[in-house]
Amino acid sequence: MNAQPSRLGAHAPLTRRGLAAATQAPGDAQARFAHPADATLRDEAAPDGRLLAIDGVSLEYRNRERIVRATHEVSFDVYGGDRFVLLGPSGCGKSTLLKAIAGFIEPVAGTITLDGQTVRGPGPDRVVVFQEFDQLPPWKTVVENIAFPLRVARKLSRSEAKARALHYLDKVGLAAFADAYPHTLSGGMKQRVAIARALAMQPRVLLMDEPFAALDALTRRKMQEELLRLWDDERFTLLFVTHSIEEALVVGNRILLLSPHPGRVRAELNSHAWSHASTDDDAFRASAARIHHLLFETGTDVEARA
Ligand SMILES: Nc1ncnc2c1ncn2[C@@H]1O[C@H](COP(=O)(O)OP(=O)(O)OP(=O)(O)O)[C@@H](O)[C@H]1O
Repeated sequence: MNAQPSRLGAHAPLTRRGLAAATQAPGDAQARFAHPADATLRDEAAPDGRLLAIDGVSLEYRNRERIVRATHEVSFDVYGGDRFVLLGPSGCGKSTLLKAIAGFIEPVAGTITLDGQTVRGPGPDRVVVFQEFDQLPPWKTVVENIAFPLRVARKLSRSEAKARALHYLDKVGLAAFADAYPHTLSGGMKQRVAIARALAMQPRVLLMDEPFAALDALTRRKMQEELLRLWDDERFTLLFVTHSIEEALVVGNRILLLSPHPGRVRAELNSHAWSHASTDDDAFRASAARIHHLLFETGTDVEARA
């Protein structure tokens, strides 16, 4: 059964969209609901502070036999500098939402706006990093992989594109591999190149669709740490899809929980207090358990116990 967004944490103020749910002790909740993005970054967004606005978005796949509704009337806002996570069970429409924001799929209802402009197709202001390791053309070297889209989409000269590519390659610790070909790199290195390529475009929003899901646990954790370090340096706006509760809590500052298929907004949480250092804490484990409960228990049950 799909329920209305959770009312967990009655002390918590309403967010602009839906209801926010606290994931920590009540006394801690008020501070956690202050919007984490800093004022400078919010100034870059639309006049009302929203960078990305998803408003009542329903998405469908249609063929001759049937229509599959992937999301139903999903709404949320992303602010400049957010690390916003879409979290939900397999098939709830996370990837489809990301594709719609990237401009690859058009909503059957609702609107997606970036900087106040309706998204009508793909653009260099939104770059996607996918889970697959084969997203880098194999016939280009690492530096060419990063520089090429800069020349095409950002109209940089050959030397400007190369300089920017090398800068971002250095940021992901792969300066020494500039002239390597993708097939000579490990999975984690390929994902670093994909991240460097995306950041070099300096998009308004970096979209990541389970980018670390195919990596082993140690590499995945290292990549999460590196992504957070990069975010500390660059303060880009991130929209990150995962079905891992722990990854959502560590990577995100805000998390949108989606109900099972078709995805509806289940709850919105603040999560900026967590890091890898807190994953063994009782409070972290309690938050993870609470999210698990929200994702997998029925709505009535959750409401009753909240
Ligand atoms: N190309 C497609 N054609 C038809 N249905 C599709 C297509 N892609 C996805 N779907 C359906 O849309 C729904 C949402 O899929 P989506 O991949 O967005 O979910 P997800 O939450 O990202 O899942 P996962 O975590 O397993 O990747 C699912 O029911 C899926 O079967």
